[in-house]
Amino acid sequence: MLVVPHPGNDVVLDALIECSGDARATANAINARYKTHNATPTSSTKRKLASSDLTGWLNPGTATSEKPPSTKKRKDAQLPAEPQNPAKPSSSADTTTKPVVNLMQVLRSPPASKSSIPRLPPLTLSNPSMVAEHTPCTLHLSILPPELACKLFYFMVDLSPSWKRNRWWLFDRVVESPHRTSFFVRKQGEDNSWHEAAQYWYNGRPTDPPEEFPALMEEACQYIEDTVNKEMLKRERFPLEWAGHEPGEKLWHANVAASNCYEGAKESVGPHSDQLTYLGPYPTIASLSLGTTRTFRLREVVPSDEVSERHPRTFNVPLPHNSLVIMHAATQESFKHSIPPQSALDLYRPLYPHPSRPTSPPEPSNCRINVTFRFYRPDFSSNSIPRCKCGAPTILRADMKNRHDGKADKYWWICYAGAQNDGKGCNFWRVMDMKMEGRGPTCADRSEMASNNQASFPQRVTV
Ligand SMILES: O=C(O)CCC(=O)C(=O)O
Ligand SMILES: [Fe+2]
Repeated sequence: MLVVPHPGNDVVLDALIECSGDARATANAINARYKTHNATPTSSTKRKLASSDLTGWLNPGTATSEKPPSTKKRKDAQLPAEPQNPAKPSSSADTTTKPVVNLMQVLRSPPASKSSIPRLPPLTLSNPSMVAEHTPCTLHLSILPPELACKLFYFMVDLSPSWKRNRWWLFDRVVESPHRTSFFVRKQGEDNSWHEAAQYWYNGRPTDPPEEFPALMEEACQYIEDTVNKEMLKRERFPLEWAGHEPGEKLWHANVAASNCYEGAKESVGPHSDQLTYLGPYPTIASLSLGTTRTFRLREVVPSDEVSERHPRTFNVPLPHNSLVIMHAATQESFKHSIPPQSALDLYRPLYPHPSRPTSPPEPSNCRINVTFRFYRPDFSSNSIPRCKCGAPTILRADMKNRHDGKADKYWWICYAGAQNDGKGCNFWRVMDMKMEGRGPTCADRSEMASNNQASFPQRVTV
C-alpha cells in the first residue's frame, strides 16, 4: 500500500485543468516538469525517471473520451506544453508491471526556477491579526468554553479508531491517506440527501449512512456558527457566494462536518483545496482544532498572469487546542492548505480528567482532532450534480490559475469515477455555468435584483 498525503491527486486534477482537460497533454506536462527539475540526472534520478514516467498512465482504449471543451493550449498554463515528440511509453510505467514508486516524488517536484524574482521565505503567522493581514482566513483562540473543548476532544479521540483512512486510485495503484477521517451530518428533518455527499468525503467510496452530529459537536457548532456569522458581517462578500437564506436566517450555518485524527507528528494531510462539489464557489469553512498543536500551512496559488512577477508565499499557522480557523470565501480558490508532517510535537495536556476516569489525572496526548464545519448549499444538492459518462456524479473544482476576483472565475465539473474504479474514468469535462444550471441565488443575483429595483445598494454586498 502506497501511503501519500491526502489528497495526492489534487496535483493531477490541477494539471488537468491547466491543460484544458487534455489527459495526454497533462501526463506529458507532468513528466516534462519532472524532467526539467532533474535536468542533469544523477544515477539515482535516472533510476527515478525510468520508474516514474507517467506516460503509461494514459489508457485511451478504455477511457470514454469526450472531447474537452478546448484542446487549444492555454498560453498562460504554467506547465510546459505537450512535447512535439511525446515520449515513448516507458516499459516500466506499463500498467501490467505496476512499478512501486512514490508518486509524490514526481508530482511534488516544482521546476527549478531560473527567474530573478525574489523568493520569500515561509512566514509564521503566530497571532490572529497576522493571519487576517496575510490570508483570507481568520484565527480565533479559545473558541469554546474550556470544559466543552476538552470533553469534545476526549469524545472524538475515543470515536476515532472507527474512522477510515481515505483510499483511492491514483494512476495504476491504490493510495491511502496518512490520517483517519469521518463525516457527520446535522439532522434537519427527513433530509437524507447528504448520504451521497458523504461518499465524496471518502473519494467516491460507498459508505454507510453518515452519523449525525453527536451532542457535544452540536453544542460546539452553535458557538462556532455565532463566530462565523459575526466575522462574515465584517468582510466583503463575493458575487458567487450563497445568498439564499430566508430573512432572519443566519448568513451561514453548518449542515455537515468532517473530522480528521492525526496521531503523532508524522500523520498529515497534503496540500489541497477542498472539493467544491456540494459547497459551491467561494465557500466559508470553519475548522476547529483540538489536542496537540499542529502547523496549518497555507500556500498561495499565483494566477497565471502574475507568475512572472511573483512567487507564491507559504504561511505557517500554529493551531493550538481549542482554536478555530475560518477559511473565508476565496481561500479554496486561491490557496492550498495542508497539515505537514513534523519532526516533533508538544504533547497536549488536558485540563480536565477523562469523564470515564474522573479520579485519574489527565494523560498527555499526541493526537490532534480537527473538525471542519461546512455548509452544503441547497443549489448544489446531490440531485443537481452533473453525472459523467461513467454514470457517477462529477466533482467541482476551481480553475485556480485563473484570476479569482469574482468576475473571471472558472469552475469545472470533472469525472472522478477513476478514483475508485481501477483508476479508469471517462474524460468528462464541463465548465460550470451558474445561470444555465439554475443555481443561486448568489450575492450577485441579490445585488442585481436590488439595482433593478433602483434601490441604492452599497459597493460591499450586504444580504
Ligand atoms: O486538519 C486540518 O486542519 C485540515 C483538514 C483539511 O484540510 C480537510 O479536512 O479538508
Ligand atoms: Fe481541506
